[in-house]
Amino acid sequence: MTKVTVLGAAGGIGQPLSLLLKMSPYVSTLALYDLRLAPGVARDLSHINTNSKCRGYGKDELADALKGANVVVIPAGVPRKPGMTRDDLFKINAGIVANLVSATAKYAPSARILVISNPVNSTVPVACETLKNLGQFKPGKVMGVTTLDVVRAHTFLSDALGADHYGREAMKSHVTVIGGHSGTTIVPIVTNAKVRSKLVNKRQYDAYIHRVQFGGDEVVEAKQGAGSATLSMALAGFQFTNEVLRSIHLEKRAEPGPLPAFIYLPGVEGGKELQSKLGTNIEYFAAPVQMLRGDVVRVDVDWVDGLSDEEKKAIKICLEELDKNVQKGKRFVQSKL
Ligand SMILES: NC(=O)C1=CN([C@@H]2O[C@H](COP(=O)(O)OP(=O)(O)OC[C@H]3O[C@@H](n4cnc5c(N)ncnc54)[C@H](O)[C@@H]3O)[C@@H](O)[C@H]2O)C=CC1
Ligand SMILES: O=C([O-])CC(=O)C(=O)O
Repeated sequence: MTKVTVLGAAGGIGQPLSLLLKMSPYVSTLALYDLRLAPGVARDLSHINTNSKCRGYGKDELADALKGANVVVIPAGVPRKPGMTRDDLFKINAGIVANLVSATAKYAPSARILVISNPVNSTVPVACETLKNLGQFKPGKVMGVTTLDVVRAHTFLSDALGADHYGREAMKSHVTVIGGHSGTTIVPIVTNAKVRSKLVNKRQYDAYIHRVQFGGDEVVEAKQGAGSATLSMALAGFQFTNEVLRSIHLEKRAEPGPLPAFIYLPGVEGGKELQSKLGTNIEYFAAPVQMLRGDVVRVDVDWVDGLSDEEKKAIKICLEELDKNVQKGKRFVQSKL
């Protein structure tokens, strides 16, 4: 029996993500919580004839939504409008994430917590530091969801190379994304040197990297003030959540290569080695992770050895910005003490 709770379930991401989760064979109970509309969304989904039971919870029913949850996914919070950075969302979303994570610690203390709310580079430190203060921090159970960067990296690489010859499916084993989840902190790593050489000149390579780093802006601009990526994010959020669920059910990943997650490095095996290989003491970072029973148990470090000079340079730029984002999240929690 596996219960998944979505916090922010009636939003632009929450609704399609909940639909996809209703289709997952790994879910037996799907609990949808939001400040508005969650019971309606849940009633709608509950008519779908898959095995899971779906129930909605209103504003004052957070405890019931969380009780017994094995996985809690958090897309609650405000999205960007044109002209805004993800960091501009911090003021509102940091408080939302801190409150929802505190409630999760109380009512579902062994749940894995998957943070989608932006800015992920700061909201994950907010989540972890909040749990530390409560004496309830289990590092392998808190994951920032950066899968949309991976989805974009595959799609845009395929676009850049010509999908006819280099199919989208094949891209899954050739590129991953590490670092953080905003602008230059997003660092695509083309792990296959042969594929990297197909990006014929520096201009084409730079254009590809830039498109992955600023892919979110493309959607924000195109939606003209009505929000940011929701449908592609729901797919990405589902892919990551289903990976956690697959691991809980002791099933192996079906796709090539492990997915990255934005995690607290010192808390997992390989974390300190990764810090040392990258020459940094940054505590929070996204990299491919290994899971066991739904918890992150190890972060991959092998990819560091094959980095190109351009990728090393991009990581240096990433770390400078990421450190500021991480410190901001930590300061927010410390200032509440
Ligand atoms: N990690 C990633 O790759 C991505 C993250 N995002 C982020 O996801 C978040 C949500 O985006 P959308 O779904 O488009 O926004 P939305 O505004 O459509 O939905 C957010 C939902 O959260 C709910 N909510 C707000 N405060 C809440 C609280 N305290 N408890 C429960 N529910 C609450 C709202 O009522 C709303 O239904 C944003 O912060 C956005 O920036 C968006 C795309 C990609
Ligand atoms: O761009 C945004 O604000 C939403 C997001 O994180 C993304 O689409 O990657």
